[in-house]
Amino acid sequence: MKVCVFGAGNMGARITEVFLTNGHEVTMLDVKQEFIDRGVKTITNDLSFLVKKEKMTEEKKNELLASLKTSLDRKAAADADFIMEVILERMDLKKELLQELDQICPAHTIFGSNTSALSITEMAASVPNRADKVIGCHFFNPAQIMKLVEVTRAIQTSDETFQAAFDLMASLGKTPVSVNEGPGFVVNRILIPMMNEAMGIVADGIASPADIDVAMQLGAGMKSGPLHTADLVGHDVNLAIMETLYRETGDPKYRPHPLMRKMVRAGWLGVKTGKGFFEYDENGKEIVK
Ligand SMILES: NC(=O)c1ccc[n+]([C@@H]2O[C@H](COP(=O)([O-])OP(=O)(O)OC[C@H]3O[C@@H](n4cnc5c(N)ncnc54)[C@H](O)[C@@H]3O)[C@@H](O)[C@H]2O)c1
Repeated sequence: MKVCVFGAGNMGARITEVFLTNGHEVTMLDVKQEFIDRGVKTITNDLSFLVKKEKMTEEKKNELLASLKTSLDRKAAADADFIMEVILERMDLKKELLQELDQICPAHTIFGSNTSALSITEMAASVPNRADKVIGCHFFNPAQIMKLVEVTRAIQTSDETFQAAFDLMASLGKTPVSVNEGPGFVVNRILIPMMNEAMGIVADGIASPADIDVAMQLGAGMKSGPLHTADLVGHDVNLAIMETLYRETGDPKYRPHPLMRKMVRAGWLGVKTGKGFFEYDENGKEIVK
């Protein structure tokens, strides 16, 4: 299948990698060459790691990397069967991209969005001629490892589109779950407010970030503590999700904690900027002090 992934960031590079390693013809696009180069570097590092662990041969790695196409030109999607939209968590940018792709792509192309919390129905309504072919395919971070994909229907999504997307996600070795649209879908409606609460506990001086994470790992059986996970996701993304939950429901329980907003303003976004609740080196490894 010909797949175009828009966005070579934190998620887009890894989603590209998932399609690539499962035999699809993939083009990864972004708005600047430096962002594409960073995405290719991420994929190269991941595949090199698999070679080191003897889970992939050097030849296979080189073959996959040679077959990966990249582009800055949206017209590269002119023969795509499946689009994955993995750009910034902003409805205006997502709609603008989908509307232009609607003019470029063939009639059969399905538009999948990796949005964390935004309305798939609103995105579908922005491309009225293919509203039935718009669907949420919400991968989790890191996408090459995490098994879950929330396959989320807009109100306009056809059964054919849903089934095609669901089967495609399963063919990638993922475990898709069927979700009807609602702000934050399933996981983020539970997970992100929990991270928000953890930030409130830091701000109230009740426990340190490290102790909160240990407490939730050992006390609530979590694999990764809420603040390490929040650093991994990125606080700009966390804030965008909390704002969507708050705006869509009007429920004060979803109010973003002021500490989250302050950290975003400081550029302390987590792993991707080297500093969040914890500190990280340029390879994203935590610097333990
Ligand atoms: N970070 C996470 O853990 C996570 C998990 C699941 C879903 N998501 C969602 O995935 C999407 C991307 O998040 P991310 O964390 O990868 O963000 P990111 O900031 O790491 O990457 C976004 C990329 O999109 C590019 N971009 C912006 N506008 C573009 C356009 N018009 N065309 C092509 N590329 C464009 C940016 O240059 C950037 O490289 C968001 O919708 C986010 O909510 C994020």
